[in-house]
Amino acid sequence: MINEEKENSAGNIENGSSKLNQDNKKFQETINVKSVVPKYRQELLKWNGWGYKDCRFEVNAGDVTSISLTGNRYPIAGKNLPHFEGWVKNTFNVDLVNPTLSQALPEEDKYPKTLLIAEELVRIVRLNIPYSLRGVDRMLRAHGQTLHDIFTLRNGMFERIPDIVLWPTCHEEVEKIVELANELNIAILVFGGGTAVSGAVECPVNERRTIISLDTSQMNKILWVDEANLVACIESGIIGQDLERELKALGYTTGHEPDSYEFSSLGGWVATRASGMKKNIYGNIEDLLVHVKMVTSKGVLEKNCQVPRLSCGPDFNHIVLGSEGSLGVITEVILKIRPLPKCTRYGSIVFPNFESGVQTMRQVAKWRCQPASIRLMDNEQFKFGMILKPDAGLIGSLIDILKKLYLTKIKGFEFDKLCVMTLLFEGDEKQVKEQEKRVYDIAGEFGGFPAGETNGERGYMLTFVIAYLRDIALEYRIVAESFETSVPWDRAISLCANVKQRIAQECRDLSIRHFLISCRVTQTYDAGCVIYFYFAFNHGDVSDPVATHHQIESRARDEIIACGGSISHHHGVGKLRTKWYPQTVSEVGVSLYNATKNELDPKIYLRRII
Ligand SMILES: Cc1cc2nc3c(=O)[nH]c(=O)nc-3n(C[C@H](O)[C@H](O)[C@H](O)COP(=O)(O)OP(=O)(O)OC[C@H]3O[C@@H](n4cnc5c(N)ncnc54)[C@H](O)[C@@H]3O)c2cc1C
Repeated sequence: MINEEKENSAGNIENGSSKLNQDNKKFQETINVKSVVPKYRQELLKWNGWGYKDCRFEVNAGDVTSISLTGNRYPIAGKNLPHFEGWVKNTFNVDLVNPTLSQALPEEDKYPKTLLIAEELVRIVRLNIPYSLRGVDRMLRAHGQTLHDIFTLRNGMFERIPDIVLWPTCHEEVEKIVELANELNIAILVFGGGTAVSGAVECPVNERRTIISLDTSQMNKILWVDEANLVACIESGIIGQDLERELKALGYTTGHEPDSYEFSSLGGWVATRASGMKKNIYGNIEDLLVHVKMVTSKGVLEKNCQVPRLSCGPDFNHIVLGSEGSLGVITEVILKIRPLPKCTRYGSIVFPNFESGVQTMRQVAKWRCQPASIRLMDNEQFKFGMILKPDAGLIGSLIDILKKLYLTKIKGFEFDKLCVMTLLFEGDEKQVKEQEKRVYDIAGEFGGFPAGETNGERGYMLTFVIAYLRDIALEYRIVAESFETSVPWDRAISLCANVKQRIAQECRDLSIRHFLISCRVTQTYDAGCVIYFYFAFNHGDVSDPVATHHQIESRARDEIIACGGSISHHHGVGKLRTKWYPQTVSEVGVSLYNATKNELDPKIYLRRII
């Protein structure tokens, strides 16, 4: 036998051969996934806001004005939230009366006309790929979820929207679209789940060429699951909740859970270098990604092997990761999968102040004992979480009062300073117990003490619900947006304080009196952490509230960078943050990016970062 090669009964060469034997792997067949989100998204999702149409906060006028979440998709749905009104009044000086409602969905003749010319349409139709020229379908793919996007949908119209929407169903159809676009000088914007908060999918106003919106949603099969190597090959248009549901039925998970995972797509995650809340166990998208196929104007970029690591650089996976649709269309991804955890448990810890919470996180990261997720809310967010508590009844209210008394009178915590950490543990029972012990012990050293499983679970549930609040805020003249950054540990606390101060100063300068700036630490690493800010204000008489919000956020980003923070940890650059791209990657970095762009996409069909 030469080179240790031996033939098996099926005639395949097992070892030392270039022919890969896959008989010993257990492959699941292709799964045709029926997505929760239909092809015409507006049938299920809001056309002018976040999430499901049947889920929205509404005001219930009565003896006590309260709000509640409609529908039955989230645990707090249908429950009265009686503390909301008082908090809104205190924080924003807003009464929940006389809402400013959104305009109705525009009639077909109100959308910008398509620039598609007859010859282009004929050629596109010949591709035999489903398409739409309807204004509503084009408009719904002209935006993501920024404040600017949603404000425009509610009150006006985008100046430029795609001229046609195409729904390819596989890699080969994407190749055909890109080839045709190349030939006819047509621009392509790739649309995944449309949850971007970076302006990435907006059409450049001055683009006079025809723009195709390439919607990946119908390209959502799980092509195979390889149980021997714990990887799965998946088409890029699949959305998170569909992927996790299908894998769960087989006993697996990717463990990738960004807060948008109900609606965001695999291709979008790769294109934006997304981060999931359970990254401590499963890794960020770049850690999960084993192999990726991207269709470029020059052909398909992919590696011709599927190995766990390769000493052959530069690593072209990292050309694809974070490319934000500017270099090509991601069509298929091989991701790592893991068996479902045997035990999942939530937890929470109360700290006397933000600093002690951050110190705890730092120690937890130092000793690498992070549970699947660990997050720290500042005092403003803690209070905000409280006002989202349903009516607890007499007994419940009494218990809440006793808890507050215990914290303030016995523990000596100041109600206006205390902070809460939420925790999510995963593993087997023994591992979870060990993790709990280590984390609670460390927290104890910094004055924190456990505050129960229910508070922890509620914290994670609220993450999904909070996204719905901006829509009701807009009805009452409050503009709101979140932004995030990553920062070394030793600068984390000062960055939070300085950004808050800077925003307060900017608001004062602009005579904005009623605003909220709040933050939480959402991820930990060996060398630093991630800070996520919420900033909202009552725009009262401000003539252009979106531009004003953008201006203040932009100054906050300058402050972040001055404090050693980054342009973005996971939201990406998009069009909103291009200003800081050169200083982030250096002049040489910009020219390297541009050279790559010119090489892979010489006629600049897809958008560019800078
Ligand atoms: C409420 C909310 C919570 C969020 N939470 C998180 C979070 O926890 N973690 C996180 O990382 N992000 C988060 N985000 C941001 C957003 O969800 C992510 O950036 C996500 O990865 C975008 O995926 P998508 O499918 O929606 O992409 P889209 O919005 O459709 O597109 C985003 C960018 O990716 C490009 N793109 C999409 N698909 C492809 C493809 N197949 N090939 C090439 N380019 C493509 C687009 O052209 C665009 O540039 C959140 C957003 C919201 C609104």
